[in-house]
Amino acid sequence: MKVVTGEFGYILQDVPHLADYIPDLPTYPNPLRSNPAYSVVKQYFVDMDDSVPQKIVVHRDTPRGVHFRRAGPRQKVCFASEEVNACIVTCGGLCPGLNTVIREIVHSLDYMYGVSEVLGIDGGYRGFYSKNTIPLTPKTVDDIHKRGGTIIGTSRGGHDTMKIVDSIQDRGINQVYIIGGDGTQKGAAVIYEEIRKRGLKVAVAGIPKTIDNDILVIDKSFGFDTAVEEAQRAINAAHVEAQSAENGIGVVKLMGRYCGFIAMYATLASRDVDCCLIPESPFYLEGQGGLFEYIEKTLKENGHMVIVIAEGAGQELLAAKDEQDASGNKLLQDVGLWISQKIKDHFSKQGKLPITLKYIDPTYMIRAIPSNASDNVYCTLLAQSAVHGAMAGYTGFISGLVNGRHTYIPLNRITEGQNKVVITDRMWARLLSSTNQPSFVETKDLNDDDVRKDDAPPTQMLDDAGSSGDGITGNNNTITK
Ligand SMILES: Nc1ncnc2c1ncn2[C@@H]1O[C@H](COP(=O)(O)OP(=O)(O)O)[C@@H](O)[C@H]1O
Ligand SMILES: O=P(O)(O)OC[C@H]1O[C@](O)(COP(=O)(O)O)[C@@H](O)[C@@H]1O
Ligand SMILES: [Mg+2]
Repeated sequence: MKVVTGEFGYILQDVPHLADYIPDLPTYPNPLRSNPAYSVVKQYFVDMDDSVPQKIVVHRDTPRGVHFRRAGPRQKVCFASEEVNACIVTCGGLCPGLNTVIREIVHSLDYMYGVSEVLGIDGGYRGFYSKNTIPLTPKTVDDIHKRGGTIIGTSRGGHDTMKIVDSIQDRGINQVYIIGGDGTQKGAAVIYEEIRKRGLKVAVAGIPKTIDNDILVIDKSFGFDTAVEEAQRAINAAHVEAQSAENGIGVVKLMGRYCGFIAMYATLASRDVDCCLIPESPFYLEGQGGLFEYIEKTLKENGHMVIVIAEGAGQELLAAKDEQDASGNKLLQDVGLWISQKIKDHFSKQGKLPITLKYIDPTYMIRAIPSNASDNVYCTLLAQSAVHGAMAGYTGFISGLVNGRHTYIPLNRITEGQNKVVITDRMWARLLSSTNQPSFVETKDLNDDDVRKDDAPPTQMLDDAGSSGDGITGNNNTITK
C-alpha cells in the first residue's frame, strides 16, 4: 500500500496511480473545464492534497490518523477521450442499484469525458473470456435504473486472472469498472496486480456492492437502504399475521451471511420486532435466558410476536453442511426454517402454549427490486467518482463513502476482512432496549473481536455524526475475522 505520512500523525493510505509504473505518462487538460454545466462551479476540481479522515470523532490530543484520497475530478487526466475503451462487469449476487451504477458510468464517461466506447462484460468474470461483449451507450442504458438486477448479467466463480487480463489486453480495454462485493474486489485486486506486472496502461476501478453491508471501511454499501426499506414489507406482513392469530408468531429471515446490519436496521426501523437474531450475537434456545423462555413471556404479555433472523445467525447450532457455492462461499443452512421448526416442536409439547407460526423468507424479492431514491443518488455519485478517478489515472482503488465524503480507497484495504456489527457498540444496545429481548451473551463470554477496543473507530453506520450533514451518517471500523 502507498502510504504518505505528514505532521501530527497524518497518514494517507493512498491509491496506486498509472504513473507509479508507466514512465512519462502523458496528461491532458480535463475536458470538464469547457463543460458548461461544470465550468461555472467554483473549485470544481479536487485539490491534489485533499483527503478525508477515517476517524472523525477526535479528542484534543488525538493524532490526525488515517486518511483517504478525496474523490472527484482532477485538473489533468491521463486519457484522451478518444483513446478510452472502457468495460463494466458485475459479479456476485444481485443487489438493488447495479443498473443505476452501470447507467451512470456510461453516462459520465460520455457526457463528462466524451468517451463513446463502453463495453458490458456478459455474465460476470467468466464473460471476459467466454462470451461476446455488450455495447453500452447512453441511449441503451437510459432507463435501466428503473429495473432490478443487472442488464449485463452476473455470476459466481469463473475468476481466471490470466484469461481475464489476456482478454483485457486483446480487446484493447484500458479502463475496467468492476462492480461487486468482497469476493469480486479480491478478484479486482489480483487483476490489478497482473495488469501492473504486464505494465499495461489500464485503470482498474471497483465499485463495492453488497446488500448485507459487509464491506470494510465504507459508511455503507449501495442497495442497503433499499434492502432495509423493502424488509419492512416482510416484517409488516409477519406482524399482521402474528397479530391476527392467537399466540401468533411471525418469523422473517433477512440477508446477512456474516453480519446482521440489515436485520438490525430493519428491526430498529420497524418497531414491530420483538427479537432480532444476528450472526455476531450467539443465542440459545432452551433454559433460563433462552429464546423459548422469552417467546413464552412475550406471548403471555402481548399475545403475538415477530422474530427477525439474519441468514447467518445461529449457524453453529445447526448440523454443519460442508458445501460451497461456485465462488467458494460457504453454503448456509436455512436457519429460518430450522428455528421455525424448533419453536413449533417446543410449543407443541404438552402443557405449552398453542401457537400459530408463519415463516417469511423475502431474500430474493428484496434483492431483485430496483434501488430506491436515496440509493439511486448514492449509486450516481459512486459511479461518477469511479469515472473521475480512472480518467485521472488512479487504479487499484474502490470508490467509497467515508464519513459522508466520496473517497478513493486502496483495494487491499477493503479485502482484508469483513464489516461486522460490533455487539458492544451503542447501536446494538439500542436494539436490545427497543425489543427488550435477552442479550443471550455475557460480556465475559465475548470473543476479543466482538468487544470494542477503546481506540477503535465506532462501527460503520453509527449515529456518531457523518461530517457532511447530507443524511448519510457513519464512521468506519476495521473489525476483521
Ligand atoms: N479470493 C478471490 N480471488 C479472486 N476472485 C475471487 C475471489 N473470491 C471471489 N472471487 C470472484 O469474485 C466473483 C464474485 O464473488 P462472490 O463471493 O460470489 O460475490 P461477492 O463479490 O458479492 O462477494 C466470482 O466470480 C468469484 O470467482
Ligand atoms: O443464491 P445466491 O445467488 O448464491 O445468493 C445467495 C446469497 O447472496 C447474498 O444475497 C449475498 O450475495 P453476495 O455475497 O454476492 O453479496 C446472500 O445474502 C445470500 O446468501
Ligand atoms: Mg460476498
